[in-house]
Amino acid sequence: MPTRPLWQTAVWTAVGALLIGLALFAATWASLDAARRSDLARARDAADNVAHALGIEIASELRLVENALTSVALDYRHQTDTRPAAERLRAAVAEQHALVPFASALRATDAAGAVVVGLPQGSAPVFVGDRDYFVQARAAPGAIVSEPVFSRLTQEWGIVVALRLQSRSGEFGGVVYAVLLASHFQRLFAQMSVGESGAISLRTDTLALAARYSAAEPHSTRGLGGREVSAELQRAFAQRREAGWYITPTALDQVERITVYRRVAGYPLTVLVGLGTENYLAPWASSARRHWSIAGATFGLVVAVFGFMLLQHRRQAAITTYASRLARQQSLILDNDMIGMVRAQDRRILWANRAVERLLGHAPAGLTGQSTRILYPSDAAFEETWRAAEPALRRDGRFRTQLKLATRTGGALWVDLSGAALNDTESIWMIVDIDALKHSEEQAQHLALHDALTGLANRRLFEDHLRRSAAQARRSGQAFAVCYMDLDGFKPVNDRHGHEAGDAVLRAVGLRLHNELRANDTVARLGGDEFAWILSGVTDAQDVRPVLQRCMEAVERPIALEDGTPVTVGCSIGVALSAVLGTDEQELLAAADAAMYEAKEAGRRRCAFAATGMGPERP
Ligand SMILES: Nc1nc2c(ncn2[C@@H]2O[C@H](COP(=O)(O)OP(=O)(O)OP(=O)(O)O)[C@@H](O)[C@H]2O)c(=O)[nH]1
Repeated sequence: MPTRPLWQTAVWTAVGALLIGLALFAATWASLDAARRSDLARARDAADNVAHALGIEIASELRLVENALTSVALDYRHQTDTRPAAERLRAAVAEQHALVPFASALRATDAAGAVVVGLPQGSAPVFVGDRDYFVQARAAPGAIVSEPVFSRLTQEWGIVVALRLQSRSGEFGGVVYAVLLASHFQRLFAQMSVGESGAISLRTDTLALAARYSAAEPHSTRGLGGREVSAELQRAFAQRREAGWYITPTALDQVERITVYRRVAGYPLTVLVGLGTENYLAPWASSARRHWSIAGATFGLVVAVFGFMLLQHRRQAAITTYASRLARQQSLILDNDMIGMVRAQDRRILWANRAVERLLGHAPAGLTGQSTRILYPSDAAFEETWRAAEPALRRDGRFRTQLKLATRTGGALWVDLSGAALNDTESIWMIVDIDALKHSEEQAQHLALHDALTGLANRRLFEDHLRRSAAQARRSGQAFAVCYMDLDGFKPVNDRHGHEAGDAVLRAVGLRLHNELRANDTVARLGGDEFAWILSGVTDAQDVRPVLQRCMEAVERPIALEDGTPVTVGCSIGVALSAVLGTDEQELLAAADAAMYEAKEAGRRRCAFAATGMGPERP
């Protein structure tokens, strides 16, 4: 299956993580926005309730004040008793002031503006004829509410409600007015619950600040009489004069508030109630922080999971690449033409490569399903190999040996066979052709132990066999004889016919001795024209004589040289019997050699038995 390139997976992973992140953040934002809206709506409702309640309260107070002023004015107009006018006015003002105790003062002036009633005892004369409210009240038929004024008497800010006094004939007689101090409204506002950063203010229609309370500065008089307002307030007032709301930092203290305003019904005053957004939205803000943290953590988790998946994919891709490279290498190795490979299960061939065909002649397809016995030259070799291989495979997981396998045509091939266990039943076998190596090894070994000229055993091999015969004789008591032979008249052949001819004679003698003796009698050429052999199972001269006779006759038969010229040589033989001399091989060989010289001395072409007391003889 073609795998997608890593960079593509990385891009898709990043896009996926980004989309999930966007969805997550959008959902969080939407949910928080809805929560914020609902919190704001609740804040607005709460502020509106306060504004509404205060509006009613202030309107009712103003109405009470207006009633009090009207009562004084009516009394002044109708003059219902006979008391002097000044006294009656004083009594009326005092009576009405008692009904509006929240007004700091209730006073009356004469037509010129001099306060004539309501001043504290002993106070200096007060003149208000220059005040706007006096001028307005004189001109207006009903009560008027003043802009904020700073009292010359009490040194405090407040508003004044004033009403014209006129006689029955309509003549202007002065003004009766009540002073409502800013501190009075401040106390009223302080009773409302607006939170730590809330504020309540009262403004006239010209936006002048008549009273203000803020929870942070409960007794502050800052801004009173001024018209410093936020742009938001101006915009809201311009759009909806009676009631409305807005959110903005308050001009006076720069605290952001949600402010709801309501006009006091029937009066040129507006109550503004502001709740600090920070304060009011605190639970929302902490919930928002929590939500954003959760969303951030979730997104982090998503990125981590995607990153992990990408890493896994990268690892997987690396493994796949490595595996396919390995598979390619493996198939190249398996498909080679040099090393035979066979996979087997329970000694049955599952698969073989092309090299097996080259080495052993079996087509790979023909081997599948066959017993591995087919590769061995015999049942014995098959079983013997398995007996050695099976425990080694189980123990070490591998096995190696050198042996001859059978070719399809019945031949044999030396191989280096190594097997490795794949599991309990399966194994893989490698077959390396070492046939040539083995043959050259055998050849080298043969050369080391045989005489190059005659092909007979050399002195080394002879002495080895002699040692074995002696050991066996010591073990089993089986007697043997060592025969030492030297050619007679060989030198003249060399001298007369040349060295080549001498070689031919030596080869012929070797062959004849080989033919006359039994296969296990070990004939050797010890050097020059000296030969020796071991006769096993012989005890005395009697046993040896017929053999010696045969050998002597064979050697003495004429030998035809290459050009057909016949040459003749003889031989002298010395014999040492183990039954006579014991089983020390060195002693036996030396004794046979010495006996051979005895025979030579005695005239050649005869044999001599060492240490027997018998003289050399012609057998
Ligand atoms: N052609 C040939 N001659 C060899 C070889 N090895 C030794 N000789 C020769 O064989 C001869 C052996 O000498 P002798 O043993 O005196 O020969 P002989 O004539 O049989 O004399 P006796 O042994 O005393 O009877 C020497 O001339 C050697 O040079 C060989 O491998 N090939």
